[in-house]
Amino acid sequence: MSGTSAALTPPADAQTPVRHPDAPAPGELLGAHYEQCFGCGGGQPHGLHLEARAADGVALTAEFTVQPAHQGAPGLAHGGVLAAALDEALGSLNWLLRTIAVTGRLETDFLLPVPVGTTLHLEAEVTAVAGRKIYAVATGRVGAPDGPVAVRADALFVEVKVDHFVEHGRPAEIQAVMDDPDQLRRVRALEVNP
Ligand SMILES: CCCCCCCC/C=C\CCCCCCCC(=O)SCCNC(=O)CCNC(=O)[C@H](O)C(C)(C)COP(=O)(O)OP(=O)(O)OC[C@H]1O[C@@H](n2cnc3c(N)ncnc32)[C@H](O)[C@@H]1OP(=O)(O)O
Repeated sequence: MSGTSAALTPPADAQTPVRHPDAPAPGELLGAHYEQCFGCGGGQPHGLHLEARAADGVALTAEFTVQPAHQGAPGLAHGGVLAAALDEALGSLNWLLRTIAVTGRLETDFLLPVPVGTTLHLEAEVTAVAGRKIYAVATGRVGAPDGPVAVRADALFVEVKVDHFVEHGRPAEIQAVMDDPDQLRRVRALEVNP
């Protein structure tokens, strides 16, 4: 059973997404937006370490390999972890729009169980933009880029300013980012006018 709620259907006046002229070239590794991110950061031992690459258009591919720390049932990936992988792949589309956006809504279909050790091959694409609202879809295939679809998601991301994080994030982590030129450079690469 699958379907998309009305909240994820773009309005009639939605625009076709536009790849930012300074977006990473197709095939380029996008890198982590934050070292401590559970989805893409290298600094989280049990994180997903998702690696995303720009594709053509406003789309990307990404991979993550299910680790023992990601189990729900014995030997199988936790559904929330798989949703996190889809969320992270969708969030990485920010690099191609050069916009900072956060997940407003994420609807996930779990179609196949995903064993530990499996590499999930993800694809994510922006389908429409309406003001601050960014509509996107993602799929995760098991074993190979053309393997069977195990998970898929429809999502709405909402554009925010850097202030969103400064206002809501715990001060210690925000300050650590502000003190780290490398982290600030990553934020600037995401947003044209930070
Ligand atoms: C110097 C230090 C700097 C640090 C900088 C760090 C940079 C980091 C870089 C990159 C980060 C990327 C991270 C990616 C990680 C993967 C993605 C995630 O997991 S993100 C985390 C999970 N998501 C949240 O935590 C959002 C929590 N929610 C909110 O903050 C708000 O609800 C927010 C921003 C989503 C919307 O709040 P509003 O007050 O700004 O805007 P309103 O007016 O409510 O919504 C705007 C439009 O969107 C629709 N909308 C909002 N939420 C919706 C929903 N759930 N379903 C349907 N529509 C929704 C509304 O109906 C409205 O539409 P109409 O303009 O009226 O047509």
